[in-house]
Amino acid sequence: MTHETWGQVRGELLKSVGENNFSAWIDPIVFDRLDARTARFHVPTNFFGSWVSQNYGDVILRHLISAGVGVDRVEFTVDSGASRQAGNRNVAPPAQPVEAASLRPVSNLRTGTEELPGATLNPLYTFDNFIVGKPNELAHAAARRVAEGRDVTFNPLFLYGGVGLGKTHLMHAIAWDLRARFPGARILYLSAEQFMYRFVRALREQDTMTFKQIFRSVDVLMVDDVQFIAGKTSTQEEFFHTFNALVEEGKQIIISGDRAPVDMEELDARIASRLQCGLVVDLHPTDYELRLGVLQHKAEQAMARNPQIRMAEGVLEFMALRISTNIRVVEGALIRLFAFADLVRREITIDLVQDCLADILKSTDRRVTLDQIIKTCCEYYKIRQNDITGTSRARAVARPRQMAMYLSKSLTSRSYPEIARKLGGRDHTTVLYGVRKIEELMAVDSQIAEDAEILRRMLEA
Ligand SMILES: Nc1ncnc2c1ncn2[C@@H]1O[C@H](COP(=O)(O)OP(=O)(O)OP(=O)(O)O)[C@@H](O)[C@H]1O
Repeated sequence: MTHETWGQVRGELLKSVGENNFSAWIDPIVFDRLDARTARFHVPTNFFGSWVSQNYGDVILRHLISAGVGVDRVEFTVDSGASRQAGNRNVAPPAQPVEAASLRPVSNLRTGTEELPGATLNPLYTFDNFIVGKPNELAHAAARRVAEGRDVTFNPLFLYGGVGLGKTHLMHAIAWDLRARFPGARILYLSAEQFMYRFVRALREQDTMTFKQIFRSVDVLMVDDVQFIAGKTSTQEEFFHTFNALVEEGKQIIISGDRAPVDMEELDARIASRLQCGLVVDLHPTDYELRLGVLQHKAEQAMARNPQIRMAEGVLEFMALRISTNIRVVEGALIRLFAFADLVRREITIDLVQDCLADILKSTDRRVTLDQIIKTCCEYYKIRQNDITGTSRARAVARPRQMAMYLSKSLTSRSYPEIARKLGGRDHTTVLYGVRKIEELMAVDSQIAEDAEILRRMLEA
């Protein structure tokens, strides 16, 4: 095949995958050579290669064949130059074949003679993109350990936690890492729901043997949202047998759920106790610092993509304090904010955030009053109410007063003059200054950031 033929095939691919997919996934791949009926391409990163192979391997192959190329496989290899530019995302050494696609339908991961029936992995759910903080450090460390693929020391690894705290992200990150390290390994990631559907289909088609064979021949089994099969008797039963067979073989199993195994009431007791046998780690609700870390990371990426966007100081701190729910909500808020700022072509300021995210912010605007804020700050800092509303400029009093100003501005919709009146009739510019001061300090002084987080929790409790 010549580069010219590839040029023609690209034209066909553009038509069949659409412009967006083409520019994201096909355009960056570079034809290298055809040998032994394998068309070889260079890709910038391992992730990229896996993604293209899984999602476009088939279609590329079909178009090559239609163009008269004598080919049975396509293979993607990381180009070392390109991978250097792509930063540290690659965990495998460069110039290693990422994954090959052949004529058979490409599913999640194909190996040997049959393909594995897994779910597609999200290329953004990697360890590089996972921000570690106190609430998730243990889960992250355990995931990293499993992703090294050394001896199976804890089996299964059970990750649990509330909605949007990163369970799926961590599981995908493990799968990406393992795939890059062990390209031949049979790694199967799927949701418990998919497990059930596969099983039900096998029952319907009276082909449970194939089902068993596939599931019991994997090297690593990852099942997300296991709570889904709680109460589904025959699926649980099958899951239990699969689980036991793999454990006996010393194969690694990674499971996630929304609660600890013991708290899943409808889960078969035998399964619950099996799940307890390995390492059970939970992802705690996020704290201020973790939310801020995620926001900074995502904002940096968004601003790199769209350099025109400007953001005032303190915006991310404000969001981290105000948007207290799960990371999915934090992320969604930021995406909306960037889209809005892009549309109105304005700098992102706290005012803009308040406009654009009014609905999300309202959930924390509920009952908190200025009186409560003052009272809570006094209790927390162990000072008297008269002091906080008084005139003393001593640090022991002035800082809590500024914190009260900051919390009043962040947790209520009161104006600067209203807050000024409540805090001893000060000038509203003093409040403005106080709020800014705390915002600045929060970025550099973790104690102040923690104080703000604790106070917010106390106020919202
Ligand atoms: N520590 C983190 N760093 C960066 N992004 C994160 C982190 N934790 C979660 N996210 C992001 O938040 C979103 C939700 O995460 P994920 O889907 O993994 O949550 P989950 O715990 O599986 O939730 P659910 O139970 O609803 O499925 C994803 O976009 C994910 O990338």
